[in-house]
Amino acid sequence: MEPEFNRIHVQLPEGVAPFIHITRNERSGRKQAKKKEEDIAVCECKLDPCKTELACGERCLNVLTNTECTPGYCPCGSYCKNQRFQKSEYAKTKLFKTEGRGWGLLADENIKAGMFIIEYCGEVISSDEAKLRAQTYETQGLRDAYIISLNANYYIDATRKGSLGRFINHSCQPNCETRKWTVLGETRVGIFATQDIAVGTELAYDYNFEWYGGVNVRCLCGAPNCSIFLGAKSQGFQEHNHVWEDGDDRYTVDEFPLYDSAEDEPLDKVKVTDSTLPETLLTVKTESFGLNNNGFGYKFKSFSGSVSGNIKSEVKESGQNAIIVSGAKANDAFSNGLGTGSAKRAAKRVQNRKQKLSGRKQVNGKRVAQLFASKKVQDELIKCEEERNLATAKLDAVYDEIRPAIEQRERDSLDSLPTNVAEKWIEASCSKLKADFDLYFSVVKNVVCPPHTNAPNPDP
Ligand SMILES: C[S@@+](CC[C@H](N)C(=O)[O-])C[C@H]1O[C@@H](n2cnc3c(N)ncnc32)[C@H](O)[C@@H]1O
Repeated sequence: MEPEFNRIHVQLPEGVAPFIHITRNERSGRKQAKKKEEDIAVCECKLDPCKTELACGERCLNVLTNTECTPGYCPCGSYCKNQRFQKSEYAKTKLFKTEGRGWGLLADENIKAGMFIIEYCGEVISSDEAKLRAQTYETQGLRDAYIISLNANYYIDATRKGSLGRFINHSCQPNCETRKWTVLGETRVGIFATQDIAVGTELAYDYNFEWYGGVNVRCLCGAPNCSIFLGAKSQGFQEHNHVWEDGDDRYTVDEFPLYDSAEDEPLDKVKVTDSTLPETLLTVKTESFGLNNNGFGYKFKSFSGSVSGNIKSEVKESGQNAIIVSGAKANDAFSNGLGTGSAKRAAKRVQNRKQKLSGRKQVNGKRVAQLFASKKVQDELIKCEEERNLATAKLDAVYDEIRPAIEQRERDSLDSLPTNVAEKWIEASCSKLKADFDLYFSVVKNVVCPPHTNAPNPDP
């Protein structure tokens, strides 16, 4: 039974559907794990009695690893500033009615970049329960989705019980972000400002990592770089809708039910096939589609290989001493659990990983080499091709080697992979990228500058 003080009464504006307001996650049937004393992270801060306001600031070892200090153990005692989740030290916010996006939350004071705004509280449930609930809510016709991923195996459902964090809407140009913190041994999710936010501004974060199963909800954030659907950049969304790179055979989407969150009914259905997908969607809204912009992030589940800005944001999400893959994992878990036909898709995904790794859709260097008359160019391209094959094989082997660690991480619902495992993967991926680049560069160089034109001038 959860303590009563966790449930507080807040005055909600008229018209807000009732829910139980809580300031701490609730876990039915699962007791909070009691931390062993030796596992408690104690920082090395020294309290300066003249500057108590600086106690456990941004250089505190615990703050640096997104871990809150434990009362009774922190050297700064009651002056410790690193217990914001525990003390519900939220920014002042206010509910307001948006145009077409239901209720939203706005800043009721000026908020500084980096500030903790509010915790996303709700019921912590297993992925099976999340799947069940998502389906039930959908059949009940609930328009708004409040389930977000906590880690590979658990979700936070703020539908029936939650904090005001449940009202923060999505934006493709957000001013906040979610970050995971470890609080007394438990992972909790907070919303943090990514920029200075003026009083009266709507708070919004990118639902990037959260794939809400069911119908696709049209995004009404109005940002110039809008992705058109909520969670459209997430891997879960892309796999659910079979949206991948150009030329991928999964590019065929059958029925694409659209749902405008301003309405209660699905709006229209778009028939999308093959590479018409981006154009068809472009007619729905202007600006670039951008589905794949993030999809090629450095994610273990994606294997597309490019090193993008995702590393930064994912490390930020947990701050632990390891490369974090929570986004990829969270999305996978959602697409494994909450979408329909997920088992089949999961099996296909494993197969596709392998196919991707083996370079199924790559330029065939040997064949391209035959298009060049020069023997020198042919040899160069064949050499590049061989090196790329070696790099591909190595990447494949590394994947087989690290798979147990990935699976264990999912079993134990860990947010991070050991650094050495991640490093191995990064190294193999970089070698593969380099080999790809060398081959393409060689082709382009020899097309643009054939050997007779780029040969050095003989000495006069
Ligand atoms: C976590 S709730 C946010 C609060 C919600 N607006 C409410 O009134 O309770 C997420 C839901 O809000 C709506 N929503 C959030 N951001 C949106 C956006 N950019 N465009 C359209 N609908 C949005 C969608 O219905 C989504 O499922």
